[in-house]
Amino acid sequence: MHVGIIGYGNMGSSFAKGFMEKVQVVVYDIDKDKMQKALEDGFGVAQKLEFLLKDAHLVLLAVKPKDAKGVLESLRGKLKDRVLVSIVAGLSLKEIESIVGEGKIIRAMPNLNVAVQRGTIAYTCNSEVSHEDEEEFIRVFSSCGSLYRIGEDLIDAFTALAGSGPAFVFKFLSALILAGIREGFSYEMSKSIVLDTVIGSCEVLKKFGGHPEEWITKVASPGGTTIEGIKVLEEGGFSGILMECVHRAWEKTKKLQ
Ligand SMILES: NC(=O)C1=CN([C@@H]2O[C@H](COP(=O)(O)OP(=O)(O)OC[C@H]3O[C@@H](n4cnc5c(N)ncnc54)[C@H](O)[C@@H]3O)[C@@H](O)[C@H]2O)C=CC1
Ligand SMILES: O=C(O)[C@@H]1CCC=N1
Repeated sequence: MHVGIIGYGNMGSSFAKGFMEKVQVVVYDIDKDKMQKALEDGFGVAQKLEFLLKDAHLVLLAVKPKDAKGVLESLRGKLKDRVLVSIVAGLSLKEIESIVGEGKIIRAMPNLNVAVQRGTIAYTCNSEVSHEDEEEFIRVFSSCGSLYRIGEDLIDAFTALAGSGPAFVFKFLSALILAGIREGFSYEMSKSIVLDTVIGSCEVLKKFGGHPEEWITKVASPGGTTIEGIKVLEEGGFSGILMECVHRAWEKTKKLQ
């Protein structure tokens, strides 16, 4: 029994590497270079989609939204007892069912951090997915990060917040690194300082709990340096900009194709 992965791009290849400790992985991609890469990375490859289905109980669909419908049409009537896990942004369970027909389908939304087995992965199941199927999904996918079972009504919001989230975080990191350069550090040194500061701050919040605003009061001394910087963020509408950023990403999930 193995996990089949359709699409060996950013996400498919990251999941494959996380899964390999737990299950055998077989990959299918229409791009021959990607298939070669999968072989070099130590995975089995299927020359045809049909071959990938053989012996696979979990099948991960990791192609771009524009390619997903074509793949789903090829899977029509062929899923049988297999569980299809789609990570395609904006593609609902109903839309998937309407193309593949009857079948066990899990709609999941991960993020790039599955590349280091620290992904944030939400999922929702259709009514065909049994308790045992879900247990197997959890066993395999938890090797790539933390899992959140949520209602499908929140999947698009999760896509905007956590799916796109790493890019927003990278943007924040990039800006902070530039700020360090402005104050006289080299790029590499500023990057190292910023990463240590951000990772440490996340660990404080995870270890001790509480809310970020409470921790801000522990950093910002009365009449000190930090509050001067916070005032600039407030004047620039930092929180509002981030809220609008996530909201626009959410709106776009409705228009993907
Ligand atoms: N990149 C990200 O951070 C995230 C992406 N997603 C979703 O994951 C999916 C994949 O995204 P990426 O990995 O970034 O895309 P990608 O472009 O890196 O990889 C997609 C792969 O699918 C292959 N492909 C295209 N048509 C195919 C077909 N008919 N049969 C087999 N393989 C085919 C391509 O050759 C490519 O290797 C998308 O639907 C996206 O919405 C979800 C969460 C995060
Ligand atoms: O940008 C996108 O459409 C995908 C979905 C979440 C992350 N990447």
